[in-house]
Amino acid sequence: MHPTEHLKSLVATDWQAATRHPFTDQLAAGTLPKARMLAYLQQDYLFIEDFVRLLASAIAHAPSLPDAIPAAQFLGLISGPENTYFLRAIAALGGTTEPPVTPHPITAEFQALMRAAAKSGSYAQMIAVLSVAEWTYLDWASPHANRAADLPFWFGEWITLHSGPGFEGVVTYLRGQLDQVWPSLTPEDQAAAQSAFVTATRLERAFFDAALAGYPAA
Ligand SMILES: Cc1ncc(CN)c(N)n1
Repeated sequence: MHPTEHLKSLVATDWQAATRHPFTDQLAAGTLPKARMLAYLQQDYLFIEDFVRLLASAIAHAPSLPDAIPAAQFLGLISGPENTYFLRAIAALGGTTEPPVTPHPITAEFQALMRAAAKSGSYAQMIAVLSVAEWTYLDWASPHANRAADLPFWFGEWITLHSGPGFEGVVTYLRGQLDQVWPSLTPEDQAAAQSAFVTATRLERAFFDAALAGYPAA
């Protein structure tokens, strides 16, 4: 079994909950209230800022140029079409990105995880968090890909950005990077990367739970 398959098996319950979630079911059915989608995108735009920095850190720590190039190309996608999607969708749903919203506690926890991974100096920890973020999104979005064109763009493009051969290639690359470095890690490094993978999966589930509930005040 590949290390990434083993890691996924450790978090099976959270993985299933994060990738077959009522929030994304409603999104894909076009029934998610617009206010819920807007609040989610505004929180997710905070997530994306730290995600971009984490991805940049992984590029800086990649073992070789061929290992770094796919991540650099993906960074271009996030900074280009995905960033533009956020700005268009948030505006169309009646919101703004400036000033940024206050991070919900789950968003803040995710930001802290990404900042810790980016600063860790461990390529495996960085890739572990990035893998969970993209692999869970590929898993939830793929079954809905053929319905994306019929939805309002703020729903449909969010599915399209996270499905299809190009995005499958991103996930294959990220998993391949973690599988590749795993055998050379010390037991302590493996434990830290595993912990990052487990925490990231728990937070993906909690992020959708909070979005579905409309971010009620604690
Ligand atoms: C919380 C979260 N996780 C993952 C993704 C996929 N890029 C995202 N946009 N937001």
